[in-house]
Amino acid sequence: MSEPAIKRRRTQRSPSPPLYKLDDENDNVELYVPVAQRRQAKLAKLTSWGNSREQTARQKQQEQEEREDEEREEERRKEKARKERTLLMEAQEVHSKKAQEDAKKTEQEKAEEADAEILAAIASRRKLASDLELAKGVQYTESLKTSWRPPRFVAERSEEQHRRLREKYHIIVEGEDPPPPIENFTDMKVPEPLVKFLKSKRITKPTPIQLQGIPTAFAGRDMIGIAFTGSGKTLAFCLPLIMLALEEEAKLPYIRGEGPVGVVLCPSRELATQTYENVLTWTAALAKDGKYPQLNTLLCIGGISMGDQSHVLTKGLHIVVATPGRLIDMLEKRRFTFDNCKYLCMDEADRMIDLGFEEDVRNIMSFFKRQRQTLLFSATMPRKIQDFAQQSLVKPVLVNVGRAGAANLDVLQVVEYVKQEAKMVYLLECLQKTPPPVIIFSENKNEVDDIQEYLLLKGVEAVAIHGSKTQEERQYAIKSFKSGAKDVMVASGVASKGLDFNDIQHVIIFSMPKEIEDYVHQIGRTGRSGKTGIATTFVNMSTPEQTLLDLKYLLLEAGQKVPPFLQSIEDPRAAQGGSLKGCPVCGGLGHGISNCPKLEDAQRRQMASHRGADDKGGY
Ligand SMILES: Nc1ncnc2c1ncn2[C@@H]1O[C@H](COP(=O)(O)OP(=O)(O)OP(=O)(O)O)[C@@H](O)[C@H]1O
Repeated sequence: MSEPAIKRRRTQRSPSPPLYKLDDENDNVELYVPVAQRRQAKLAKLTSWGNSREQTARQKQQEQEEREDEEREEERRKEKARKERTLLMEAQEVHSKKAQEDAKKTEQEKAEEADAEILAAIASRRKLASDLELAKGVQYTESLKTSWRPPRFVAERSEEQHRRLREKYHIIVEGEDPPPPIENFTDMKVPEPLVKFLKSKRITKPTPIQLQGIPTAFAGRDMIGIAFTGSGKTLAFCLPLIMLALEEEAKLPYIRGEGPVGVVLCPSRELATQTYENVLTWTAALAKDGKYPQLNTLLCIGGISMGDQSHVLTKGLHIVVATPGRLIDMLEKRRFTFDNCKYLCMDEADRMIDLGFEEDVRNIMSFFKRQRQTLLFSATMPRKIQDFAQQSLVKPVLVNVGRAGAANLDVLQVVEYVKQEAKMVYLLECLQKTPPPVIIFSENKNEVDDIQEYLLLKGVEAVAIHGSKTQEERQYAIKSFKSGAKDVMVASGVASKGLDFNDIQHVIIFSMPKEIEDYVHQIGRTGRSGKTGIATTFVNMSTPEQTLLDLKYLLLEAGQKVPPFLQSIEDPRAAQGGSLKGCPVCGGLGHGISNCPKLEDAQRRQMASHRGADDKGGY
C-alpha cells in the first residue's frame, strides 16, 4: 500500500507561525521606563549594550540547548540499560529452557540450537517503523518511483553482463530486480559540474559500492550498503539525496518553512559534521556552475547553537545532516517538519539501530508523513542487524562488497604482544615506524589523557579526543589534526567510526577493543581511498581470549601474518567440527552468539547501571 503524497501548493499555504524562533524572541521582559529616559539610555548604551545583550541571549540559549542535550543523553542511557536487561533476560530464559533437553544432544547440536534460539529472541524486536504505521498496520509494498533511468546501452545489457560486472568488482547483490551496476559517473547521469568537481578531487571512477549503490539509490530503492572502511560510502548515499533535492527544487522551489527533502543520520557529532561539510562542498560545486540551484543544508547536532544556523531556516531547506537526539528535539519543536521528507539514510547504521539508538530511530520515523526511501550503510553489519533491517525496508537491495565486518585489505595489520607496563615506552618507538599523521586509540578516557600527556612531555605534538571533552575541545582536536598542525591524535572510539582524515600513515591501537567491529573501524582510519597504511595493535594477558581469537581469524581472512602467540590459541569450536560463520550479534569469527563479548558487555553495563555507576561515556 502506498500513502497519498502530501502535495506542496503555494496557494494553499495557511499563514503559520514561523517555524524557527529568532534569538530576540527569547529575551526577558523589562520593567517600564518612560520613553524619553529609554531613548537617552539607549543612545548611551547603543554601542556596547546591544552587543553584550545579544551575546548573553545567545549564550543562554546555548546553555539551555546543552542542558537539553544532556537530559536526552541521560534518557537514552536509561533506555539502553532497560533494553539490554530485557535482551539478556530473554537470552537467559532460552538457555534455561533448553538445559533439560540438551542432555541427549551432541555438543555441536547443542551449541547451534542455542545460538539459533538466542538469535530468534533478539529478532523478535519490533521492526523499524513509526508507531503510527505499526498501529495502523501500514505496509508499503512498492519502492518509491523516481524519474532516473539508466542509459539505454546499460538497460539493454543482459543479466549475465550485469553479473559479470559485479563479479569483476566483488559486489554481491541480493534482492528483487536490482538496478544495474554502472562504471562511470557520467553514465549514472551525475550532473557535469559535479563530475568535474569530483575529478578535481581525484575522484574519477566510482568505487565498487558507488558503482552499484548509486544506481540502486537513484532508482528509488531501499538499500543496505556494506563495504569496507574508506571505500567511499559517503558519496554513495549523499549523491542520490542531492539529486533528489535538485529534482524536487526544479519541480517547485522550496521556500521558508518547507523541507527537508531528505535526512542523513549519523551516530556521532563529529561524523555528522564531516558529512555536512562534504554535502556543502558538493552542493556548492553544483550551484557555482549557475545551471543548478543552491541547495540548503542544515547541520543538526548537539553541542552547537542552532541560533548560529538560523539563516538556513529562513529559506527552504533541502538536506539535514543530524545526530538523533538533536534531530528529535528540532522536530518536536517544529523548527522544521518531515511532511515532505522522502529520504532517510543512516550512516554507520549498525550502530544506529543497535542497542541504544533504536528507539530514537523509531521516534524519528514517526515524524514522516509518507513512505520514504530508507538506506542503511556501514562497514560492519552483523547478521542480526541485517535481518532486522531487511524486515523494515521495502523490497530492499543488499549491496555487499566483501564480507560485512571484514578488514580493509589495504591495511597492513601488525599485532604485538606488549606488557601493560611497557606500553608507553614502546609507543614512542612505534611512532618512529612512519611519518605523521598517526592516530592512537585507547578504549579508556583516562588512558587517552595519560597518553596525550606523556607524548606532550616527550615533545610530540599530540591532541586528544574523547566523550568527556567539551564540544569546543573536540572540534579543536579534529581541526588541528586534520589541518596537519598536530602530528598525533589520541582518541577513544569517538574518532573511529566514519571519520575521514587525510592520509593517516599509521594507526596504533594501544588497548585492543573487546569487540572486533570496533577494531575493524579503528584500523580503517588508515588505508583509505585506495592508499595503504599500517595498523599496530598492542595485546597482552589482559586481552580476552575470545577477542584474540576473533583477531586471529580476521588476520587469516585478510591474508595477514598471524604472530605465534595468536597461532597457539585454540578454537574450542574447531574440535566440534562446525563451520566458521561470523557471530550474528557482532560479526566476530572467533566465537558464537552464546559467548559473544558484545552480549557480555551488555550484562556488565547492566550491572554497572544497577550500581548507579556513571556509564556516561558512550564513546
Ligand atoms: N570514487 C572515488 N575514488 C577515489 N576516492 C574516493 C572515491 N569516493 C570517495 N573517495 C574518497 O575516499 C575517502 C573515504 O571515503 P568515505 O569517508 O566515504 O569512506 P567510507 O566508506 O564512508 O568509510 P568508513 O566506513 O570508514 O566511514 C574520502 O576521502 C573520499 O573523498
